[in-house]
Amino acid sequence: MTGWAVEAAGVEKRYGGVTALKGVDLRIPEGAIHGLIGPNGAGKSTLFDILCGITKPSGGRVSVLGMDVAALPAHHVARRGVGRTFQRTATFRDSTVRENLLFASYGRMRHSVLQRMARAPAWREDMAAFETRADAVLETCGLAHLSDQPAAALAYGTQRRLAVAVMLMNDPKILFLDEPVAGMNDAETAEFIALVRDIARGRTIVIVEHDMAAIGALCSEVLVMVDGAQVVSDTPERALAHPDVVAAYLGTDADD
Ligand SMILES: Nc1ncnc2c1ncn2[C@@H]1O[C@H](COP(=O)(O)OP(=O)(O)OP(=O)(O)O)[C@@H](O)[C@H]1O
Repeated sequence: MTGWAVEAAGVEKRYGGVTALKGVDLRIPEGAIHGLIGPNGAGKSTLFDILCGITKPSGGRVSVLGMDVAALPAHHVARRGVGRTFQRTATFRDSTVRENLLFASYGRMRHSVLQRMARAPAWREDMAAFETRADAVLETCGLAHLSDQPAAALAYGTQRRLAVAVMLMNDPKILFLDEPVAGMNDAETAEFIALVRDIARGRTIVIVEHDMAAIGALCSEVLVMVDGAQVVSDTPERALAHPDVVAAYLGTDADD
């Protein structure tokens, strides 16, 4: 490894006549909590999707955890330590909190269908490992007391924590959080910030977020994007005071 969790250079993305990214450079050190901010339509989600291997760039180079993510199918990238949450929570609403975590593990099963049907030792070992991991993740995410609740019954902020918990089941080395505190009340936001700090140990975290207080509380550095291009990369405090950033946000609603 190079010491960089993300190394991206000259990343471009075109959708027909729309140029969503115009040659973005980004380097994120391993273990950092890094922010990605900018007004609506700046290209943040597009860059996020490219870093996770979900969207392929039209140009440039992208290395995440040493992988050329542009050349790999998204599920390979996910299996090799890259986790992603989405703006909308994507959990199984009728299943319990614990079931949601166990479903997330099934991609890591080592046993075969036949072994499962026979309740073979390989099946029992996998299930025991998933249950142990689920207990630890539920504890970390403050969800242990809710493990038998259906996901649909959880408060909004708790559902967002469940989305993180689902991702942690696969022990990702880098997490991409897309507007994680959007729609949360102050108490939920404070809890979520504490959770991110907690799970950041031994991981790299990248956050797209419009809530600048959350960005300031969490991130060592932010990349500010405007209209598909990077404007500045610096500490949150210095970046938000930068005249080009102030100008870019003027007339836009930064809290939406
Ligand atoms: N699949 C697509 N097809 C066509 N245009 C797209 C597509 N995805 C994004 N775009 C365009 O690319 C530009 C960047 O969009 P993107 O969603 O990446 O911005 P963003 O910074 O994440 O915005 P927001 O803060 O509103 O989520 C926008 O002009 C958008 O309309």
